[in-house]
Amino acid sequence: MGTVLDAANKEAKGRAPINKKVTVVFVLGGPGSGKGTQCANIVEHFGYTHLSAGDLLRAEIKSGSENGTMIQNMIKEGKIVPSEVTIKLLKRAIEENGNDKFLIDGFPRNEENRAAFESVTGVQPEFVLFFDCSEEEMEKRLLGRNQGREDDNIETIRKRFKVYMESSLPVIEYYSAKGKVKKIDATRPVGEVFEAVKAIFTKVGA
Ligand SMILES: Nc1ncnc2c1ncn2[C@@H]1O[C@H](COP(=O)(O)OP(=O)(O)OP(=O)(O)O)[C@@H](O)[C@H]1O
Ligand SMILES: Nc1ccn([C@H]2C[C@H](O)[C@@H](COP(=O)(O)O)O2)c(=O)n1
Ligand SMILES: [Mg+2]
Repeated sequence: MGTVLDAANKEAKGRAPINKKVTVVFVLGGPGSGKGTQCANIVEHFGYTHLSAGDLLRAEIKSGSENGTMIQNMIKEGKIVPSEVTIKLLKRAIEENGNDKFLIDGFPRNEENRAAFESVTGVQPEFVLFFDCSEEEMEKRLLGRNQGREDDNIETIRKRFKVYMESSLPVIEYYSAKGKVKKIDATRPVGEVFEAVKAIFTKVGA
């Protein structure tokens, strides 16, 4: 049987706080709701660094990492990669960057992502920007994206929508219950969505 000290050591091992003080905004919303598009605008106007969990995972596949094949298979199936992999990539990207303000796009995607990020890094989001968009509009956008993403086909898109409804929406509800969610109607044209985004960032002085 493990001692109290064993348990404390084990817990301490799992923790790896980020080595600087950071402001984090989680950017959430369904596949194709416009998270990446709006993050690019926020970076330009408000000086944040944009970290897309999906982009970091795709870069990991390309790098030939030992986890590459597993990540590739999971993305093709629209599944969510284990938190330890994604958090390691996010943490490294934050620590290697000179900025202290980060938009984390597409993360946390499920309850495991959320709880692990908070307990490993010790960071809580300043707020959660939630792009609310109809499935019909998201499907149209994804099928027209044309960026060569392996998961932008109708079969994978349907799986991604299912995972979003079942696993990601509960995370948004979790933060909503804490009063942290700023919801935006993302079905509108890009410029109109950004006006709403701008109003939020201006108001919070972020
Ligand atoms: N408000 C909008 N109106 C119409 N098209 C849009 C809008 N916002 C983004 N798009 C287009 O929709 C597609 C998906 O946008 P984007 O990549 O920003 O979404 P995302 O939420 O990051 O998706 P994913 O979760 O799959 O990464 C892109 O082709 C983009 O140009
Ligand atoms: N927290 C995350 C974010 C993304 N993924 C995987 C699974 C997604 O379908 C895929 C693409 O992400 P996107 O670029 O659409 O944000 O990446 C994950 O497993 N965990
Ligand atoms: Mg994206």
